Amino acid sequence: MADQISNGMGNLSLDSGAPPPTRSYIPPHMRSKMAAGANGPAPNPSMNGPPGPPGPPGPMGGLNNSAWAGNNNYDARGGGNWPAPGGYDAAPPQPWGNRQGGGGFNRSSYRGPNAGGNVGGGGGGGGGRGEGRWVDGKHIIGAPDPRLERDLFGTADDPSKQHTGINFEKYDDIPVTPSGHDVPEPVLTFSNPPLDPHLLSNIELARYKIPTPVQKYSIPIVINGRDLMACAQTGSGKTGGFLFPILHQSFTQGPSPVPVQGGGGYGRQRKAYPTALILAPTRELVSQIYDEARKFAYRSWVRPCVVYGGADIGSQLRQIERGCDLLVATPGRLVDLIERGRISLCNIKYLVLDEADRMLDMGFEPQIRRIVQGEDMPPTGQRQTLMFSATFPRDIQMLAQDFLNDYVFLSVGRVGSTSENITQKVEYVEDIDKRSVLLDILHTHGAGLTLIFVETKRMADSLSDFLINQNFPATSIHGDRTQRERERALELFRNGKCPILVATAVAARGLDIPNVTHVINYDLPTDIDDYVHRIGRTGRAGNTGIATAFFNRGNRGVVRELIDLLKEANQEVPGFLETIARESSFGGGRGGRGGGGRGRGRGGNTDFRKYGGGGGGGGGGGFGGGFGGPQHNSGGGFGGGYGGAPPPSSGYGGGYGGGYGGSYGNPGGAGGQSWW
Ligand SMILES: Nc1ncnc2c1ncn2[C@@H]1O[C@H](COP(=O)(O)OP(=O)(O)OP(=O)(O)O)[C@@H](O)[C@H]1O
Repeated sequence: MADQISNGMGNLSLDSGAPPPTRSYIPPHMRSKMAAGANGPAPNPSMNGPPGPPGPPGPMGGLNNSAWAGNNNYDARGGGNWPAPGGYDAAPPQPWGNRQGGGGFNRSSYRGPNAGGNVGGGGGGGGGRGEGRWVDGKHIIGAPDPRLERDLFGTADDPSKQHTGINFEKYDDIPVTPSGHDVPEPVLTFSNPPLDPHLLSNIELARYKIPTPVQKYSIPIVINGRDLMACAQTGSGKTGGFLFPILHQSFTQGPSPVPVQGGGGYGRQRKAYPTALILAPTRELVSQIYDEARKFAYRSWVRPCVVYGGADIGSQLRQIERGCDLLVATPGRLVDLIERGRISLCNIKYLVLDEADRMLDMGFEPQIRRIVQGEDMPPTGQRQTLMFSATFPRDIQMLAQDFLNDYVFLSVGRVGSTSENITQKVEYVEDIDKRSVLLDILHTHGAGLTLIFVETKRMADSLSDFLINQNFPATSIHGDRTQRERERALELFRNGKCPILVATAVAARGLDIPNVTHVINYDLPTDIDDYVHRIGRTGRAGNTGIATAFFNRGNRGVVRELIDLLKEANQEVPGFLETIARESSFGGGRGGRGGGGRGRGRGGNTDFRKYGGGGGGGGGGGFGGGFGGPQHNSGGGFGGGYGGAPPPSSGYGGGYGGGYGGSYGNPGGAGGQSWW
């Protein structure tokens, strides 16, 4: 798959016809130089210098000409002179997000899930600093731990924490459309009632003043026992949207009893019985959710826990043994732990699929079905299932029904739209000119972090090497890098020591990195929903940001959806997009690389129950048929022209043509390969 896509990118056949204007201010001599460079061999991408001692945190931003350009001593490969103080070699090899340490767990606080006493009496340990307990039906709040508190919540001016931006209050103007019967009224403030006072004190420590729209609705919906499918703009607080009501319920109701049949396993083979399970597609995202869970569970009886592939399973097992009430996991590693008999899902009361559309797409669906339907998790109706994403194509909504019971659908903002906090620019750039245009942008860029998306791992390496050779402090993240390399790259990016990160889709979803001011789609994805998530790495929590996309005729598979998206978000639509859209409709369109879009269809991301079951049809000439009617239950699996009766007003994407559409490759679950 990787090769296919990679080749596809290198050999896009461009139609003849009058080319739309390229950026004329790039000197021709520079262009040819860059173009030649573009095809050269990639330097060795090894970035694994030995970890140095912790250095002082680098300044945020620092992206200006004087800091970057002309630093000829800079040599990342040799571990040399990065421009930022406390440079590359001195970068602290901190684990991301202080995951395992930070005082969150300690031996003395072990509260074995089989201690039994934590339900209705006896207490089962706990009570270390920063940790509470549940004793005799009462929530005993743990003692404050100032160090841990600072670790978790930062200080008011801490640049490593996301602060709300000037447009945060404008979230209140975003229309929210709930559907389903008897939708509970939203809450307007963080207050008691309905929220648990201890949760409120943690929310206050996080400096959250008012709930975001998705939180206003999700809190009462979940507290009232309903299932939820929530579609809300990137960066608008969906994580709190599921954590707050789950933790509220946990703080007021206490732990569930450990089942008798599962009660064995004293000694070393302890099995954990979490009550909340949060599944997310990438290691980085589960780590981030875990960090958020630790914040809001601070001083409570709830022990959050995180497991993901690519990391030492031994330390994860030890962590589970120390208490695992709220488990955040990638599907592959969770399956592994279930198989080892170390986790039982029979106590699950809350199941969350974050980035739910990704979790239910072709790559993850089998694992999710196995976890949710093939193990001991209580069935729908006996657990609450919550799904969150910024995008919810209707084909995935139909699939999702299997996991939901009488759910409320929540649509926050315009239909599947991007945030207006993000200024979107689309530039016509031929493949051969991309490097040159990128350099031009980077040279003129101001302060802040720049995230550059490419389609393949190979491209991520070669582009970051190229930038490094041009003296730009860049690094990369993709699925072929080790977990340690990925964590390190993100840390360097987050703390501003490497303010340019070249990433594959592995960084597209969910990541909440403060001060990302610019997202560049060097390669546009073949699925417009992926574009929505990628650009959503900027313009978060009411902050503003810029997203630039390089577009050429090789991207015409997404042209119509891109135009719609830009219009929805009140963005400028360049004339060449309209021209290419017209060309595509006359010429039948080619559906783009890898089979075009997902059949998102008009009205995708709204509650499909309102519009009937039709999915995106095969319009636009994508390969293969559209994903139509509700037969997903019968056929099982996708690919090969998934038929169904296309509705008359179906969408324009090409559906799941011929199996894997470009952007839906194998996400690489347990040991699997992926192209991102
Ligand atoms: N009520 C709130 N008040 C202030 N800040 C908030 C609030 N809720 C969330 N935030 C902050 O907003 C940022 C974005 O939140 P979050 O990561 O949950 O967004 P998201 O909707 O899940 O985004 P994505 O779609 O990219 O996953 C985070 O830094 C979070 O701390």
